[in-house]
Amino acid sequence: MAKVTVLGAAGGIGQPLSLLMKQSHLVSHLALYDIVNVPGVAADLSHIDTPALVTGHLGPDQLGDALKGAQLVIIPAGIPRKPGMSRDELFKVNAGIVRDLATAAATHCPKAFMCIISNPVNSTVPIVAEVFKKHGVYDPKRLFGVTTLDVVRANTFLASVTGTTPSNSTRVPVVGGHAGVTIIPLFSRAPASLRSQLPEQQLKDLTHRVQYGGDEVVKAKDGAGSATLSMAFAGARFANALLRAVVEGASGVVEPSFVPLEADPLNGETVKKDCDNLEFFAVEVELGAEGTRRIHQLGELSPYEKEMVRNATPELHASIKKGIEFVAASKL
Ligand SMILES: NC(=O)C1=CN([C@@H]2O[C@H](COP(=O)(O)OP(=O)(O)OC[C@H]3O[C@@H](n4cnc5c(N)ncnc54)[C@H](O)[C@@H]3O)[C@@H](O)[C@H]2O)C=CC1
Ligand SMILES: O=C([O-])CC(=O)C(=O)O
Repeated sequence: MAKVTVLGAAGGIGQPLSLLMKQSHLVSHLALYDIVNVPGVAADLSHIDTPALVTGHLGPDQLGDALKGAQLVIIPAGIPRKPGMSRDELFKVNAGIVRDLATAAATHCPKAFMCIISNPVNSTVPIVAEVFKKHGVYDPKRLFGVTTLDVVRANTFLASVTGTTPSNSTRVPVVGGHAGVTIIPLFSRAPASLRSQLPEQQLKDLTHRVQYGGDEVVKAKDGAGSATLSMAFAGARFANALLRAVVEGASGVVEPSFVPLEADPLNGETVKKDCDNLEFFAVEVELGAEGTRRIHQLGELSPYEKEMVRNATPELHASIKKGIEFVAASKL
């Protein structure tokens, strides 16, 4: 069992994610940190009769205690979008939040597996990498941008157009990044029986819906934030998969994630060749006791999917560079 720390635990994602992690039999201690409201969230969750001990930690003075001994750190701290905003517009607030939380993690739990939810993921993950590098504790196998929601959406939307029951076993891989055109669902990998039901226009519509699924929720919430409940579900799915691999030694656990491609030098190099030499890319990742065990190659892509990869790389290069430069310009 593991100590899991949630940073931003009182938020729209943080609360339901903490509830789901409290139900995990792989968690011995759930440490909840936020700058507001977290004592109440912790008191509430602590009454649930599952094994995990729940502790609440409020404000920077208590951040160290939240992180000490953590094996897994999940970060949903930061502001969400309002209608009309891009994820990149969150950078000016969230980059500093993620940098400071990563600094604390590099200091108090340098070997923890880091799962980053805060947007823009395409920049916040490179920020965490650079902070850990500056502290001399970087292990690319232990850093993950959580893109599971894109896969959850791809599976759900595919089921809705094919009139089937949604199931994680259909496993449509989603590669690239986590913003608009950088989200690349590979419907060519869907089971043949479903794929054959997708005429070209429907495939394009479905792809667009996955790429802009986040906007659909932002619009429906009408100023009250972005996806929280489906994100909590996706975040817990990813965290539990990682815990199964790390704590239980389960093999063959594969999840999507936006990761540093150097985490698997062999297959990472092959992916890099396919994506214009990007340092980070969302791929299917086989998880193991040390984190990333193996990155799945992109394999054979359809011409439409190849075009999507080409269209995604300029934005990904810019977002990654922005995160790296932000840390370089920060006094740490
Ligand atoms: N990776 C993904 O697929 C998704 C990412 N997101 C992102 O997750 C983030 C959080 O979204 P919500 O939970 O809806 O926002 P929210 O505003 O409801 O919650 C954010 C929480 O972070 C806390 N916080 C702010 N600064 C902090 C700091 N320095 N230390 C610790 N906690 C701090 C706030 O007090 C608040 O409780 C946003 O950036 C959003 O864009 C949202 C959905 C999907
Ligand atoms: O759309 C947003 O801002 C939140 C998010 O990342 C998602 O729902 O995929």
